[in-house]
Order: sequence, then structure tokens, then C-alpha cells
Amino acid sequence: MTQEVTAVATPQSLPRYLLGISTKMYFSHAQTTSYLQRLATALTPSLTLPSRPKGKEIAEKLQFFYIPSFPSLYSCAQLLQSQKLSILLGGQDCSEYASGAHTGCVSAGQLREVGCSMVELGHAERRAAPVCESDALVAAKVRVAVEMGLIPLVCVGEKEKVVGESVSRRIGVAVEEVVAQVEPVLRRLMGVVGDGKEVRFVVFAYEPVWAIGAERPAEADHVVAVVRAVRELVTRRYLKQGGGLDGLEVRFLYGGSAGPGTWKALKGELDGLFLGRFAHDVENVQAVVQEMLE
Ligand SMILES: O=C[C@H](O)COP(=O)(O)O
Repeated sequence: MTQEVTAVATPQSLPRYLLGISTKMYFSHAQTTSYLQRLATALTPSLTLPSRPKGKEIAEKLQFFYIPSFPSLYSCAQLLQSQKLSILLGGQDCSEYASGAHTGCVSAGQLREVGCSMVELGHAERRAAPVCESDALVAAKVRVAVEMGLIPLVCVGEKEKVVGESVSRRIGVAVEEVVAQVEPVLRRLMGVVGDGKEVRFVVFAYEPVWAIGAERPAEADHVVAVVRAVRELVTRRYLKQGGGLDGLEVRFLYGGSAGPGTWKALKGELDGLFLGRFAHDVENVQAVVQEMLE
């Protein structure tokens, strides 16, 4: 008998660290489901329910999420739910509309229905041509997603690597660009997230565009300095009393050619990692998990 998929309750708490993987459009449907199965097998008990021995200890520290292509979501949800794996599922995008005449689009509600509890929005590959999503469009999508109970994973990052300038100038330029992407999102979330609301989290993946699809991740010092500055500004302007987003938890992950060694270099300054190509090899994921649990 085929396992039915049920909508998943929006997580009301998350462990200290998050570890996510997007397989973008790299895998066929068959490859996606077999990859997820291999991942689940390799990472057991990390992915098992918190009620199981060792699983509890790990689940308190680390939450996994997986973001495959749309056509594979239902099968992935079937696999996760039938094996009771503690891994959140997310879509790679959603519409800014709740429903209607929008051919080719996928709504946040549909994602929820097929077992997603997250949605990735504003990835650099969608902000770039030919899709050209604007900050305002990304923010509108985030709001709709949150209204449907999905935790948004919003990708942000500066486009160019500044060279031949002082370190403070390099960081300043990046912070300015990232803040310009983060603030429209937070402003659109006023009144729909935080204390007493279904969604209590917003996750930002800091992905300098120049570090995506590269040989190696951005330098840890750069990542830490940019995220520290953005986090400080977000806390001061939005999360403190009167900032309009009381009770909202904001997490910052790093993405962009991340793999074994990246977490160690970041020295626990971030809230997790978002893996791309280097996660295609399940052994790399095992190595990253090991680093994060140390
Ligand atoms: O979605 C993931 C990020 O864009 C990172 O991808 P990458 O690790 O292949 O550079």
C-alpha cells in the first residue's frame, strides 16, 4: 500500500544548529529519492526520531532539512514519513500568490500539503537573470509562505567579491548589500511572525554569490564579520522590544561551496550550514555532521 503524505505541523522549536541540503536541479527524480534514501541510511541515527536512544542527543543539537526539486517532494515526504525520519522538507521556491491563475507556479499551501515545513526563497540563481527576482518580490513570497505556516529560508549575499580594498571596506560593502536584502523581508513579516504566531523562525542563508559553485567557500573571517554585523543590526532594529518582531528567532546559515572543514573554520559563529554540490557525496555530509556534533 502506498504511504499517504500528511501536512507537517510547523516546528515551534528548533535545535541550536541547522544543516540543510539543496540538490537544486542536479538530480533526476529517481536520483533524488535514491539520494535521500542513501543519506538517511548513512546518517542514522542522526535522522531518526528524537525518541530513539542516540537520536535524542543529536536531535537536541542538529536539525536537518532537505530541499529537492518540486516533482520529487511528494515521494521524499513519503519516504521521510514512512521511515519516521526527523528531517524537514522544503520547496525551492513558491509563488507570491496564495492561489489562482498563475500557470507554472507552485503555492506555499501546495508545498505544505505535500509535507513541506520550509521553503527556500530568493536564491542567487533566482535573483539573477533570466528570472531576476527583486528584493520586494522575495519579501512578498516570504510573507505568503509564513502565512501558510512555512518557515522561510531566505538566501542573501553580495554579488561581487571586492578585491584590492581594505578588509573593513570589503566587509562594509557586503553588509550593505545583505542588509538591503534582509530588511524588506523583515518589514513584510511585521504582524505575521513571532510570539503567538504559527511561524516563529526566519532562516537566512548567507551565500556570497561569488562563493556559490566555486572551488572553495568564502573565507571564514569574511563570513563571520558580515553575519555578525547583519545579526547585530537586525537585533537592534527589529527584535528588541518595540522593533515590531518580538519573539521572532532569526537564524543565519552559511552557504556557498560549503563542505567538510567549513564548519570548523567558522568556529561555531553561525547557526548552521546550507550545502550544495559537496553534499552530493554522502560521505561529505557525514563528515560535516561529525564536525557539527563535536
Ligand atoms: O543552495 C546551495 C548553495 O547555493 C550552495 O551551492 P554550492 O555549495 O554548490 O556552491
